[in-house]
Amino acid sequence: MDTNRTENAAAETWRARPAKQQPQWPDPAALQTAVAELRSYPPLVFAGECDLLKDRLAQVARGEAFVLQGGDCAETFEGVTADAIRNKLKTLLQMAAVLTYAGSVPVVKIGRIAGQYGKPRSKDTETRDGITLPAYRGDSVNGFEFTAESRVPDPWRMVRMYHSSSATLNLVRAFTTGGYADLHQVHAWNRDFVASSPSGKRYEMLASEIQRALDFMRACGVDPEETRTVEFFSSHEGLLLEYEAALTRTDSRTGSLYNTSAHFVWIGERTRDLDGAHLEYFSKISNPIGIKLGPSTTPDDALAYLNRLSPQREPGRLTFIIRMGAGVIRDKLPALVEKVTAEGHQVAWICDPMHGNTFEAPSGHKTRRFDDVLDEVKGFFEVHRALGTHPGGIHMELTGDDVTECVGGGHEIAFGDLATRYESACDPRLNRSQALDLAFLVAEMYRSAV
Ligand SMILES: O=C[C@H](O)[C@H](O)COP(=O)(O)O
Ligand SMILES: C=C(OP(=O)(O)O)C(=O)O
Ligand SMILES: [Mn+2]
Repeated sequence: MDTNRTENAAAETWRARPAKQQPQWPDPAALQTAVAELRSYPPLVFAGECDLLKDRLAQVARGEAFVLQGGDCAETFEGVTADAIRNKLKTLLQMAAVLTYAGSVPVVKIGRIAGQYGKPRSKDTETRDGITLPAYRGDSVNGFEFTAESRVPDPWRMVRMYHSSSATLNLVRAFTTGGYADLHQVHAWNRDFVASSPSGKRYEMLASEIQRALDFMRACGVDPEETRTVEFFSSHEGLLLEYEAALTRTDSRTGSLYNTSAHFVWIGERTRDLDGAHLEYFSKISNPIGIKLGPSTTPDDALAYLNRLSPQREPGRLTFIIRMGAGVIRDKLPALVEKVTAEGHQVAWICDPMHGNTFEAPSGHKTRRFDDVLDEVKGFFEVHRALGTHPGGIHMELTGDDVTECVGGGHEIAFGDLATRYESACDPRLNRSQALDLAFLVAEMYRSAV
C-alpha cells in the first residue's frame, strides 16, 4: 500500500464536484493537519480482503448466497467497549446461524461496524426549547450533547474515528478467527440471552440441531476447518469524503485504488446525485460498493448508477440496497429489477427495511414498527419471486443490547416502553430479540422463495 498523496490524485477528483452532507469545518488549517495525520496511518483492511468480499458478493449476484449486513445506525466512541462489540457480533452470528441453517444458504456476514461514525441529516439544525444548534452529524464530526460547544465540527474527531474503528476491528478479528465464532459455540452465544424469550427458546432448539449435525459430521470423520472461524467484513456509509480519501491507498499488487477504511462502503440515499462528489469518489475505488435506492429512484437512474460505478459489469462490484418503505416497495421495485435484468446486469439486490419506515412516536422518539420492517422484507421477496430474480440479502440497524427503540416484535415493545432504554444516537435499532425474530422469519421466506 502506498500512502503518497500525489500518486493518489484520482482519489481527489471528487473535490471538483458538489459534495452534499459535508460538515462545515470551522478551522481549515486544523482540517489539513488532521487529514495529514490520517494519511500517515496504516490501512485498516487489506485490498485482498476487499477482493474476497467482491467474490462473495458475486456469488450473491448469481443467486448462490445471501447477505446479512447489520449494526448500529451510528456507532459512538463511548460504544467502543468489549461488551458492546461482543454483543453486536454475537447477535449477527446468531442471525447468520439461523439464516444458514434454516434458510439453507451460505451467508455473507458484513457488519455496519468499525467505521459507521458519520451521519447525513434531514435538517442542518436541531431546535430544543427554542434553542437552535447545528445538528449532530455523528461522533466523527461533532458531539451528541446539545450545547453550542459540543456541536462545533472538530476534524480531530475523524482521527478518533480511525482509532475507534481500528480497536473495534481488532476485537472483531480476534473474535471471528480466535475461537469465539467457532460454530461449535452456537449454544454459548445464546447463554446470556433471556432464556424465556420466544426467540431465545426457538434459537436454542435450532442450536441443538446444528450441534447434532456437527457431532454427526465429526463421527463420520469430517471436521471442516470452515466451522472454526468466520469470514466477517466491515462496512460503513462512505459519507465524509475527507476521511475516506485520506484512507484511500494504491494497492501495490495491482496499482488500483482501494478505500482501506472498510471492506465495503456505500453511498447513502441523500448523496447519490449522479454528478455529485460521492459518485465521483466511489467510481475511483476498487472495493465492492453499495448504493442506497429510495422510492424516487427511476429505472434509468439505476442503469446510470451501474454504468457509472460498474462500467466493467463485474458481478459483486455494485450492490443495490433498496430502502423504499413497506407501503411502496411492491410498486416501485419491480421496474428497477426488470430494467437492470433486461440490460443484462448482474447485481446483488439487498433490502434495507429500516430507513423507509421511520416515524415519530407520540413520545417524540424516532421509531419503527417491527411489522413494517417485516412487511418490507416480504415485499422485497415477493417482487423477486415474481420476476425470477434473487432476493440477495438484508441490511439492518440492530444492536446486541436489550434496547427499546423499535415497537412490536415477539417480546412486544409498546410506545410507552420506548423511554425505558432508548440509547441510539440516531435511528432506532432492533434489539437482540427482535433481530433474532426477524432472522427466523426471513429464513422461512427464503426457503419458500427458492
Ligand atoms: O441514518 C440515517 C440518517 O442519518 C437518518 O435517518 C437521518 O435522520 P434525521 O431525519 O433525523 O436527520
Ligand atoms: C443514512 C442511512 O440510510 P439512508 O441513506 O438509506 O437514508 C443509514 O443507513 O443510516
Ligand atoms: Mn440510519
